[in-house]
Amino acid sequence: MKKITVLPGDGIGPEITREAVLLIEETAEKYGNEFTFQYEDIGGAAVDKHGTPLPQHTVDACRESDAILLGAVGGPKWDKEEASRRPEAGLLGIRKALKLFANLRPINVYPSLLDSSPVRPEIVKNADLLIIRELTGGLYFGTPRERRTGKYGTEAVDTLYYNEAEIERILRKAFELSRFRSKKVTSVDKANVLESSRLWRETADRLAPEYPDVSLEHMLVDNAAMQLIRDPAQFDVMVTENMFGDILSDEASMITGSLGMLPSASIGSEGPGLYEPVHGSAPDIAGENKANPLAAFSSAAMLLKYSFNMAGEAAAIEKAIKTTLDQGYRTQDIAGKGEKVLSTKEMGKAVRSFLPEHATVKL
Ligand SMILES: NC(=O)C1=CN([C@@H]2O[C@H](COP(=O)(O)OP(=O)(O)OC[C@H]3O[C@@H](n4cnc5c(N)ncnc54)[C@H](O)[C@@H]3O)[C@@H](O)[C@H]2O)C=CC1
Ligand SMILES: CC(C)CC(=O)C(=O)O
Ligand SMILES: [Mg+2]
Repeated sequence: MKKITVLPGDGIGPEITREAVLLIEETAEKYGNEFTFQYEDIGGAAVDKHGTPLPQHTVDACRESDAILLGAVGGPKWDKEEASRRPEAGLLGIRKALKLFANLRPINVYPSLLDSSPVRPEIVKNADLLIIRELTGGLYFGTPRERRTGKYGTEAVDTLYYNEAEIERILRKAFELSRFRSKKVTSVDKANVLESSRLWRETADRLAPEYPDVSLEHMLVDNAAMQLIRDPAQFDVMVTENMFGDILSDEASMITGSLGMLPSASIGSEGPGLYEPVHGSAPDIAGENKANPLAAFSSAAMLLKYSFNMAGEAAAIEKAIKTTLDQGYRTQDIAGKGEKVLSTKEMGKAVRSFLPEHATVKL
């Protein structure tokens, strides 16, 4: 039996993971699979219960599972905690502990949501890209990373560090995955300013001849931020370092209509993958049964596909999401003027009801 560790986390995390688990259970019943779910604490919830955002028990449970489903962490309640006790440290910690260096963030546009995007429909309609974000290096992990007293009083330092091996493995992942898509890789950096970006660019150029069927282009991150809105359809695979990928993917979510639509898969070379929406804990709507659960649902689909090789079941979930949207069901973040707004739970129920009878890979 496949074991899934569920880390609901904080804010809307528990609300959306609850619906995602119900959806996975429904696919299990419908298509004849068996899963067990083990719940563990992470983030602010873990700080409150155990005094740390990432208890050892949570790490052990994740290591012993076949896949991990995470909600989100963080919230104003813990914003004054010292760095090591912040909820976000729990998320960074589990990514590092499981060596999940590649974060895949697909940007899929559902035709019935073309009008939900703040970008014009004719610009977003052909967009279909995969952002590959390096996840265990860069500014979020480099040391020193601290507050200290210096010559000018209090100062703070973060370090943007990458070694060649870290850059090479994420770039190889991008080249390899692009072979399942349009064989075009855009590597995003800030090589006009940053030394780490120059190493990144040189590494990409060194590897490119090993992938002669894939075209490689370089783009500076400030331009990339603009091009994503001007003409998102020009991109296929975009690969970039940790912080650039974090920021660009939230921006890219607007192509789909809402941050509540974007799923992600975090994978390493071995061991379980971790699947989570791109969004955070949304404290402004937490506890109100308002959150869009679709990012969590697509993350669940990625879990079934990548960790359990269940491409048919994953396609069934994606098809159910599409049908739900085609039928006009909307949560508040994607609803147009006058459209009926569903709660998180109602949206979950609708998607479950539209699961096709048979799980096949054809969408
Ligand atoms: N992976 C994670 O666990 C992440 C955690 N965070 C944490 O989340 C907390 C809040 O951060 P914010 O900057 O507000 O980012 P956020 O992503 O939580 O929310 C940004 C905006 O998007 C909306 N939103 C997000 N997800 C939604 C959904 N599923 N349905 C409808 N609307 C949705 C929110 O209501 C809010 O207006 C912070 O503590 C932050 O550190 C932020 C990003 C990622
Ligand atoms: C909360 C941060 C640790 C990460 C983040 O914003 C993300 O992974 O998208
Ligand atoms: Mg983010």
